[in-house]
Amino acid sequence: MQSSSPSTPKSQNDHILLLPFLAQGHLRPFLHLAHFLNSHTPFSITLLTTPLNAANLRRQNPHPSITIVDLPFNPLELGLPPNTENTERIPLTSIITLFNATKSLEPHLRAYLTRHHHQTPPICIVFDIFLGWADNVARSFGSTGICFNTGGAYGLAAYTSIWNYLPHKNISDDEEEFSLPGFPEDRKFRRNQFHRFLRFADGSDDWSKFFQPHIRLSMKCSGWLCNTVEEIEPLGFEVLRNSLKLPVWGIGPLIGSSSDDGKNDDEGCVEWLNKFKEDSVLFVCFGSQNTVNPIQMMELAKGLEESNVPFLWVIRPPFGFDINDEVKPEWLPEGFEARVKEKKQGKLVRRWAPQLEILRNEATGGFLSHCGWNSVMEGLREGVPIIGWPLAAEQAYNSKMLVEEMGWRSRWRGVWMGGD
Ligand SMILES: O=c1ccn([C@@H]2O[C@H](COP(=O)(O)OP(=O)(O)O[C@H]3O[C@H](CO)[C@@H](O)[C@H](O)[C@H]3O)[C@@H](O)[C@H]2O)c(=O)[nH]1
Repeated sequence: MQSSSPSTPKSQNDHILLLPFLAQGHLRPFLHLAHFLNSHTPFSITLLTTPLNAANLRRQNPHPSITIVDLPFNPLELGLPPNTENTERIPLTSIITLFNATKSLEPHLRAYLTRHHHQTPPICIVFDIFLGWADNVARSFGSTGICFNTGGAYGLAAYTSIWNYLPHKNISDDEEEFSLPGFPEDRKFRRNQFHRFLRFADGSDDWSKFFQPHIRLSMKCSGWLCNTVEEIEPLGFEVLRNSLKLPVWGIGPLIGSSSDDGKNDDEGCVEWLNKFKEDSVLFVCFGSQNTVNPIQMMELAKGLEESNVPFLWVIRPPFGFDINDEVKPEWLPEGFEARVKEKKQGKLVRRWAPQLEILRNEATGGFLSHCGWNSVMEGLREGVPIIGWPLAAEQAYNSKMLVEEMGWRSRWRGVWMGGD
């Protein structure tokens, strides 16, 4: 195991260990949490993750006092492509393999604790909701398990309620409205607002088999942290506290100060934006792992061009294609990229753009987003209006919360457009 910090821990019993899930949208908030705890508590902070993720986090970690430790992880043995330690470069169809592969971290975490904390346990182990087994590990070493949820409180409350109770199982019509256990009766949900994995989940599928036990294990820990602010989603906190019967703290928003992930602005987005007037450009980005389907991609391109609105689009291969492929011209209207470039209307960025810098730029006037929670908070912080196009996970509930709870209480008629 490799450790990045040269500093000696203050003592063995004033440690907090952090254990993120293997996705950009989780690793980054965990790193922000590490920085937060490092500057607001007297404890030594150690973040444990797989070698490639650890190396990536070390590049982003400006605090030498935060220790980043490698936990062994062998993608090939776990049925994953070589060098796959993160959801970012993996086809959505194989993501369940990665979820299941994270269970292989348990013996390595135990070995780490045996080696470094056999006499005095860490004060607590803060683990990701998708790594529920870590609570048992914490208990067996005399430590305390705390679950850190990298999403919002409302989205998480809906997500956990749906996975725990599968309330849509006996609903025959996608349009039929129903309420969720734990939510007030007047908050209605529909099955066509659910991500595909959830819509077909019945307790016996691979996704249910992963999520149900992990969520239940996480619910047995000593407290939950949410990367959000209580004032913006009081209902989410109320539902969570009532159902968990645990302390739930909003400790966000934990957002980076720049797109500090080691990938810089190679494609000159900021320079391009600087040529436009205030609030004139639409930024289109669907986070680190989601993508629309080929028909949606084609229609989105047509719509963007016909709108005549300047746009900056972070583009990836559509759902069903190799995520590592180049974007193919046939996925877009003929001559699209050259034409919008010539007209000085649009810019396509391959895979990754410095989102925070873009949202902060005066020219950015709107954000077409999948409503991943980090994107929601970044958009809110920079005051950029969001057009929600949820694609997976709890994103539909995040957008529902923005419209129905935070915004005017209009009736949410969004349907699941289903990128995957
Ligand atoms: O080109 C890009 C794409 C993304 N980002 C950053 O990457 C993060 C993406 O996070 P998020 O918006 O939350 O999206 P996902 O990566 O899809 O996040 C996963 O994790 C989130 C937190 O748990 C969940 O809310 C989402 O549903 C889940 O898909 C944000 O900080 C973005 O600023 C960039 O800087 N440039």
